[in-house]
Amino acid sequence: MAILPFYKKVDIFTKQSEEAKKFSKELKTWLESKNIQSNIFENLSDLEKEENLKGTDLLVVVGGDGSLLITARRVAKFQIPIIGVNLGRLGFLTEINEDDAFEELETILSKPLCISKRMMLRVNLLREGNKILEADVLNDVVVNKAILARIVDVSVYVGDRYITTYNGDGIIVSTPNGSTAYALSAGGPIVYPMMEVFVLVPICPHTLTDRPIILPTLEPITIKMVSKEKDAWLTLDGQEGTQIFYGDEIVVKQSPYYAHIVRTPHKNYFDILREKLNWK
Ligand SMILES: NC(=O)c1ccc[n+]([C@@H]2O[C@H](COP(=O)([O-])OP(=O)(O)OC[C@H]3O[C@@H](n4cnc5c(N)ncnc54)[C@H](O)[C@@H]3O)[C@@H](O)[C@H]2O)c1
Ligand SMILES: Nc1ncnc2c1ncn2[C@@H]1O[C@H](COP(=O)(O)OP(=O)(O)OP(=O)(O)O)[C@@H](O)[C@H]1O
Repeated sequence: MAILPFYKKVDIFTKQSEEAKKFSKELKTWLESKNIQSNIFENLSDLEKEENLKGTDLLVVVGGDGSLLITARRVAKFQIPIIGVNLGRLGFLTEINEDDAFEELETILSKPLCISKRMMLRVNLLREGNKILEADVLNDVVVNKAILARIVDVSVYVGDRYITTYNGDGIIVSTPNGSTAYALSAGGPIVYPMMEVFVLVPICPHTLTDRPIILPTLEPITIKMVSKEKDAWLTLDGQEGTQIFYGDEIVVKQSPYYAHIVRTPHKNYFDILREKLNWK
């Protein structure tokens, strides 16, 4: 299978483990042998510089799902297509296995890229009317209590319409992409990743009739901290955490950016669900 001549630059972002770095070097050598220019990025700050990714046709993430999430958050604004080679554990999002990596990449680069555009969330944390934080995430925005806290109360609104006040361990706002992560563990539905909806999932709600809700992205979701509990946290993609306080408001909208995840021709979404979730 011949690699198409218009692929000129395929960069690599590697997890900082010896195994991933070694694999990344082998991948760079292989790409260069095919006349494709390649840089290895090890530091997150490298992904923030647009000049590093100038002309990049594809960014290969060598690591686990966490590395892919980190990369997606940083490069979404540059609309760079990304694909993961799994050197982590589950590898739900990093769908190429290490053993098949060269063969799979050769197949992918012998055709125009098949890209699955995944919606992202834009989250704003407001404190006394001031914006404390703004970020774009691919999986989820989570408000939860810390380990020793008993319960957290959050009131949730769609636009300016009040839904309810959840009392429990917290609340997740997930994208369809993130629906198979924390939201699934908390009893949420699997949502086909190309859909554009918000998935609102309470975590261990005290009111047993509080069930997950799927909402359109037309209006923002606002989560207000109404308990005086001090041990509550806002977590983005399970990776960036900020302590939150009574009166704080978390506003979640659809981000203007999408993650451009490249699909392998050999697996569809249901193959991944069966393989990774141990279905028959
Ligand atoms: N109880 C839980 O299930 C739980 C608790 C905290 C966070 N998380 C999830 O972990 C995510 C961050 O992942 P990480 O890899 O940086 O941390 P991690 O290594 O702690 O990941 C937790 C697990 O979730 C998997 N995962 C991540 N995104 C996924 C997705 N979209 N679909 C299916 N599985 C996915 C990872 O492979 C890993 O096995 C968060 O976005 C959150 O959804 C899950
Ligand atoms: N180059 C990097 N620089 C800084 N931090 C990184 C880098 N690559 C990965 N990380 C961090 O290391 C964490 C672990 O990596 P990753 O999730 O990819 O591996 P894993 O936990 O083995 O796999 P999985 O998430 O599939 O279980 C990531 O969540 C991310 O926070």
